[in-house]
Amino acid sequence: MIDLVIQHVDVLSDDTVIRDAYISVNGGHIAEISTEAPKEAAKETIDGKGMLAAPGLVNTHTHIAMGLLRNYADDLELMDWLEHAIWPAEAKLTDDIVYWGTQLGIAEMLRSGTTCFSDMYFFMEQTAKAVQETGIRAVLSRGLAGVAPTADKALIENKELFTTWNGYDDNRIKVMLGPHAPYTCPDDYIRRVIALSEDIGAEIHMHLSETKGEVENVIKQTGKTPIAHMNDLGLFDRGCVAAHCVHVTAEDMDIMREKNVRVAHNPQSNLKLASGIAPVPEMLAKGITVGLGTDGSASNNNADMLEEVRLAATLHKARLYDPKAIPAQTAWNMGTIEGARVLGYDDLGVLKSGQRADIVLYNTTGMHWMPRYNDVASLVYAANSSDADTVVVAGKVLMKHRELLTIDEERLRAEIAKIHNVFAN
Ligand SMILES: N[C@@H](CCSC[C@H]1O[C@@H](n2cnc3c(=O)[nH]cnc32)[C@H](O)[C@@H]1O)C(=O)O
Ligand SMILES: [Zn+2]
Repeated sequence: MIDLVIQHVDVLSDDTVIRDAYISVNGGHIAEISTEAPKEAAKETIDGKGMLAAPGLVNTHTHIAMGLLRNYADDLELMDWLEHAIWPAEAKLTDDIVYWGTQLGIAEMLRSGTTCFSDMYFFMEQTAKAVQETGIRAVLSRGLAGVAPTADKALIENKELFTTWNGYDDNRIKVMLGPHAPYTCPDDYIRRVIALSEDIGAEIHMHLSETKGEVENVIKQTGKTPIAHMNDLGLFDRGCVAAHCVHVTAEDMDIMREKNVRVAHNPQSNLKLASGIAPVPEMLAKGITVGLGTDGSASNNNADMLEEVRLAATLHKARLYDPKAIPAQTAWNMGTIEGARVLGYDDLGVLKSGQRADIVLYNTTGMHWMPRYNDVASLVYAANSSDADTVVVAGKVLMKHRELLTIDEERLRAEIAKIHNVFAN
């Protein structure tokens, strides 16, 4: 018996569409994609008529529980926003609040076609629990701020998170170390993070070169850019995901290419916090791996990856006065297969046999899907994320015809209403 068959579905595989096909899923992986019906019977069958099957979107950088602070403090630049609005509010967080905040973010992501996310936050045991229960895929890192009173404890928590969760359920959950940023992590603390990463074999996820101010301060203190300075400390030797990289020089990019620093590009957050526009076409030209992220929903203000894909495709065109700067297929790949590479999954992000079965069925019956000249262009320039009708992660159906199967939405709404009162007062 095959675990799951999706029948009569159009399948986006690389840049070609296979019409009226069958996707067979076994053991969390795609067994076969064929225009012939599988001979074996299936435990579960989904009818994909009128749908386009595409790889799930990969959110390479977020603080997912921050959906709780959506529309809480807006129209501020990064340091003002963090120091005067977000950090004081985060002081009120508890295990329970972060658990429900994570559920909220996961519900939002599944409903908008995201099947995998990379998170940096605290109370991460709660995040892991919500990921375990809901069935989404995630790479988790405990945010580590060396200047915070929690600095020592946070390192221990990140290590324990790694020991408990890294590799869980055939790598549905992975763990990295999360040094927060150069302005919250003194060199000595970074050295301790690197020593731990070597000790346990964990990769690193860090905010780097996000704002002009950050870069200027690091240059003032060390005479080097944040990328050059972190490279000298040895941060990139074990594998590193760098969020933002808005203000990087040509020399920085050479280091990033040489050390395989993988980039999480968060266009919406960078625009909203007025941080700037990352030189993504330039990074791609150098051969740097770039994926997309939403960042937290307090700086976005949602977790909708299709918006990031669209912005990645359009923003750089206007900056460079070049419509070819990031073509639709490149933007789509950054949202899927390149994002998977950023997170260290080499069998994720494209629908092909042998790949992990993280699949989204988009309803293509809406007016904005007609006519069907080019489905990648439809997804990048025309689709709504609410066209995501059915979502499969690691071979399990998590949303069927817009109904979440692993999340109790009514309960979630009630819990979020309670939490709203904690922050509103
Ligand atoms: N300082 C915390 C842990 C930090 S978690 C990661 C942090 O990143 C913050 N954050 C969210 N978005 C951004 C961003 O764009 N740049 C830098 N930090 C951010 C977020 O508010 C959160 O405090 C402790 O007490 O242990
Ligand atoms: Zn961030």
